[in-house]
Amino acid sequence: MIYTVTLNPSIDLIVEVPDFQLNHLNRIERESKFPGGKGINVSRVLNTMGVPSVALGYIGGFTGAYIHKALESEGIQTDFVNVQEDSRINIKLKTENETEINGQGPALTEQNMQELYKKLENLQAGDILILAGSIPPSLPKSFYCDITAKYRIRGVKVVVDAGGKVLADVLQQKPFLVKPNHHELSDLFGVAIHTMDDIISYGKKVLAMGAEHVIVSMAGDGALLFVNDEVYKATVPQGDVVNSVGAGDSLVAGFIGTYAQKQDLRKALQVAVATGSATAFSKDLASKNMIDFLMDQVAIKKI
Ligand SMILES: Nc1ncnc2c1ncn2[C@@H]1O[C@H](COP(=O)(O)OP(=O)(O)O)[C@@H](O)[C@H]1O
Ligand SMILES: O=P(O)(O)OC[C@H]1O[C@](O)(COP(=O)(O)O)[C@@H](O)[C@@H]1O
Repeated sequence: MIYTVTLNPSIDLIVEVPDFQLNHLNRIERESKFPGGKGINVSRVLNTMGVPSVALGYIGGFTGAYIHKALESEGIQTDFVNVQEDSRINIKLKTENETEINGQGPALTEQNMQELYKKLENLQAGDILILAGSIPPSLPKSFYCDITAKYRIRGVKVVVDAGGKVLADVLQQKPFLVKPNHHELSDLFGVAIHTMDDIISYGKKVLAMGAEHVIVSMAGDGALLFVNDEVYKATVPQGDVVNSVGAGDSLVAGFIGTYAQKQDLRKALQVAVATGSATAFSKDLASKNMIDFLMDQVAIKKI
């Protein structure tokens, strides 16, 4: 089974204000809301692909109830820990650019932490565990590291999608996959990365630091997969970007959903990029039709 963990779920409120003016009254032209948070997005896209998963994490209050109901109505299995405070609302402001304002989320207690640990005890060898998104300030920064260390030795494949120090630390615990985007790759090494050669050389370093597989996603420039001594490059489909929120999560879902079914890394990378782009070209996350339509536009080359 695939399990996703979202420590800090959200309602993603997407507001379109084409002529946004700071320090003025602005009125929204169009708005939409979706259940969000990285692990939840992965579970939603897996579900679209017909791959079952269980969504774990913390939800609370009226916002948490919305998230829960939305997932259940899509037929996604959930096993959340309920907390006192409301789950956060993350604002995605669309002007001519995209600006994101993500909330802090509810404060979590030691007891909440133990409750999630207890649910994770259900995992068995052969399962895949996806830890995705930021760690709330009330939890220890070592949360992903601790869980990765514990479950990897139990034969669980652990995927970590996080940036900064969390990513740097977790690599020592040999996760199955990490997926920094090119900005997170720059942050990890504290350098400005400009060229494809730079990305390849720093991607290889991430692999050498402990990850079994590394995907560096590069938005409109596609993605690179690093495994053993091999590097694969995926081209990206052309299209109009409608809403890139969740594109990275969709890429992770496309990769893991395909890998779990076929154990074919090239195919998994091809589906991953088609799925990321299908989300970027859609209002909500990727649909099955859009993924299938874009597949032929993604070519995989060993470099
Ligand atoms: N402008 C774009 N055009 C086409 N595909 C895109 C675009 N932006 C994102 N994608 C797709 O989504 C994937 C992940 O995007 P990226 O922005 O790198 O991730 P993240 O959301 O984690 O920052 C890309 O590899 C690509 O497949
Ligand atoms: O946990 P974080 O880092 O605050 O991120 C949460 C946000 O990330 C998202 O999962 C989108 O992530 P990506 O665009 O990187 O795929 C949103 O749904 C959510 O609002």
